[in-house]
Amino acid sequence: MKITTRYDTHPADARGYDTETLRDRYLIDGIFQADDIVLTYSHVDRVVAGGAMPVSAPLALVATKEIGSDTFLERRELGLFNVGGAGRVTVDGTVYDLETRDALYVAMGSVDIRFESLDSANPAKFYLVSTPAHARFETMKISAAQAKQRPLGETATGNKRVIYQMIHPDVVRTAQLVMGLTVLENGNMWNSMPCHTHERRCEFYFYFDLPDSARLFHFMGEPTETRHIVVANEQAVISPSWSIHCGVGTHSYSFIWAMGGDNQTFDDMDQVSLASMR
Ligand SMILES: O=C(O)C(=O)C[C@H](O)C(=O)CO
Ligand SMILES: [Zn+2]
Repeated sequence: MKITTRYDTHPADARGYDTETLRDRYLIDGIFQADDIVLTYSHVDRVVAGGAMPVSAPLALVATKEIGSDTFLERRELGLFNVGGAGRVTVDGTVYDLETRDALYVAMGSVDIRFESLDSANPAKFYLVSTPAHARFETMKISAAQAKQRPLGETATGNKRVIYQMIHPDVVRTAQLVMGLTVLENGNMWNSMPCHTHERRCEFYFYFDLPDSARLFHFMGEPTETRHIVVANEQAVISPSWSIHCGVGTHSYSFIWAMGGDNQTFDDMDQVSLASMR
């Protein structure tokens, strides 16, 4: 298991970052590495994000010095989505089989967490996000069919998409973690536009279903100081609470969003008018 640390930034400092510094601070690459768990420990709301890709043998989630407790979920909760082939997650002996796009919420206090693929020729890829927790809720598997669905946008503005709220207060109780999947309709390229910030919560965007030859331009920064990061398939972007987060692809794509912070109120967004953006 590998874990690297990222620190938080002041918005005024981010204004001066060049391309490489922006990528170094906010882009998470190399999420899926065969037979390994690769994590980023971010000081943005202490979110840990990354991937587990078991191929030849099961992988166990273990605590590291960064986590600072005896087991990974002693004082944390975990949300995960399978974006690969059929997979299995075992939590303290209980088996959860996850098809692609199924999600699992794993409760604080769970000790023995193992990931495996059901077919090593088509391995599972588990995208993981963990936030601190101070109360234990129930571990639960959530399929896309169980999600609260929010169709949004229209083809004329290139942003027709469905938001699947999966780890969300209307579906499963959590201490702070909120996660879901947004799928763009074929031929639509814009996500989260018109855009917003939410000072009460950070957000992490993980982009997938993008062909290798395609790229996505993820916009970030203060609304009047926008910057962009060019993103490839299966990369993620850290969005601090002060930053907008939206993007446009050269091909349609899907993404998993995850939020941690002061509230779980999905619609508590500070909408940004296009006319005010710079
Ligand atoms: O397509 C969208 O719009 C989103 O998925 C928006 C995210 O869910 C979000 O930013 C929630 O705050
Ligand atoms: Zn948001």
